[in-house]
Amino acid sequence: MDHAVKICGLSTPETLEAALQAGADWVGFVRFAKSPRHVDLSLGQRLSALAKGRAGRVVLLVDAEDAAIAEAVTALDPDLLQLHGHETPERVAAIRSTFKKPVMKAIGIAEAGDLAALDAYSAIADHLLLDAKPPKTPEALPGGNGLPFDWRLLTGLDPRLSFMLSGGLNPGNVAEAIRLTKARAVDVSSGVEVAPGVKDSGKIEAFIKAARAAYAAPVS
Ligand SMILES: O=C(O)c1ccccc1N[C@@H]1O[C@H](COP(=O)(O)O)[C@@H](O)[C@H]1O
Repeated sequence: MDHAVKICGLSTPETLEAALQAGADWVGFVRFAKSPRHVDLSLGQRLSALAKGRAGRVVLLVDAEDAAIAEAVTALDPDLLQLHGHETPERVAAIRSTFKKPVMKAIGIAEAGDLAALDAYSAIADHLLLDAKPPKTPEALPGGNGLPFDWRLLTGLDPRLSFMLSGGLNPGNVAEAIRLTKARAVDVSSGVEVAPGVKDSGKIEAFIKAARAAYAAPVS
């Protein structure tokens, strides 16, 4: 995951191709019906096949039952499962063992106390994703809300802890986010869109370019 860039919520061949051409390390496909980025199995399968061998393919799931995970795994053949709901450490372990796929667990951060969850998940999940905790409004999604959290909360973390950062990142703030948090990897969805669920190829390219430049810069 070192210096990796993930573009999530891709739902057209054109924007997927833009992400791949710009050098995305990971591309994400959302399997969550309430999201404007949700892809049905047939579209997900097509997009995932286009990305095979060119970037890691991530399927994002939210509190999914085994049957829903099974159909997504069969159709999309992902390289990584992103669990973005309230999955307990036991559930994460069970999904990992049942589906024989690496798992990235999203942990919502809003205050220092939320970092306690890192201990419980770091021994079980293959990767950790630190995302903004969703606002407590009825329309908020479990993620993909385009809202950042206070990155200063992460400055005391053990520098050996590897995590992917998300939540409100965009081409204009990703360099500062990397510099401040020392995140080994970054993930974006809303920040490369022109409307919810509508990705923009230019913004995708700009995001990847900005993240690459930040990772190439000397550490301060
Ligand atoms: O993108 C979605 O629609 C989504 C739905 C449900 C859970 C997570 C979702 N996306 C993930 O949320 C974070 C932050 O996204 P944003 O850049 O703030 O829009 C990111 O990890 C996405 O993968």
